[in-house]
Amino acid sequence: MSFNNCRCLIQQISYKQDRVLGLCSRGVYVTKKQKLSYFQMPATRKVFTLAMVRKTNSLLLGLKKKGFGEGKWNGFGGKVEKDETVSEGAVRELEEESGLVAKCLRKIGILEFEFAGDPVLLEVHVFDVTHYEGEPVETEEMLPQWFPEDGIPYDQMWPDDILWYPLYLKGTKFKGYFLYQGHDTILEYTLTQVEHLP
Ligand SMILES: Nc1[nH]c(=O)nc2c1ncn2[C@H]1C[C@H](O)[C@@H](COP(=O)(O)OP(=O)(O)OP(=O)(O)O)O1
Repeated sequence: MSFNNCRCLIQQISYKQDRVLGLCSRGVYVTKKQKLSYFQMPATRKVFTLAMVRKTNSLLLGLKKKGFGEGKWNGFGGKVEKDETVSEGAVRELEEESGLVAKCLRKIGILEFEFAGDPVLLEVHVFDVTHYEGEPVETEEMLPQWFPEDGIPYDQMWPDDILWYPLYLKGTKFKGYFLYQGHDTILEYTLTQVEHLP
């Protein structure tokens, strides 16, 4: 049995008799006594960037060669370091993973990801990059390739991508939350268009 904090307890908890135990959708058990403190305890949050590079009717994706999301086509990004802003992290990660130097970044979305049974919440800041210098090069982490906007390989990507890419491609800002079971199944999600992003 694991004891952990979970943000979805309010909807998901169910009790067996008095002193037992709820199982939330992330597979986290709690006792009734612990419920309140869990509500007050946020999951550990890690901030990531995701730079989406595009030119007329085409989108640059990278095939992740190792690590988290290996084997999937994705935008370029990674963890924001302690000594940098989110935008600085986005520029650094894009250059490390593709060789491109972003000249202009526009934040277009914020996505949160949770994985059932894992207390870490990923906060991913998504940027649109239309001005950059350099040519895409294969790096240790990524193999870049241009795709036409009507030929995006969604079946080899994170399952959430097919949901929010259409908003991104038409220039609409968005916020989303996705709860995953493993890396291939979305248990629940919300996705909303927004006027402004922080
Ligand atoms: N469900 C999801 N859908 C999506 O489109 N992108 C996701 C995603 N979950 C994570 N990402 C992105 C965010 C980020 O750009 C990337 C994961 O970053 P990485 O693990 O590659 O970070 P780092 O390169 O900093 O890690 P290390 O090199 O292992 O320290 O995948």
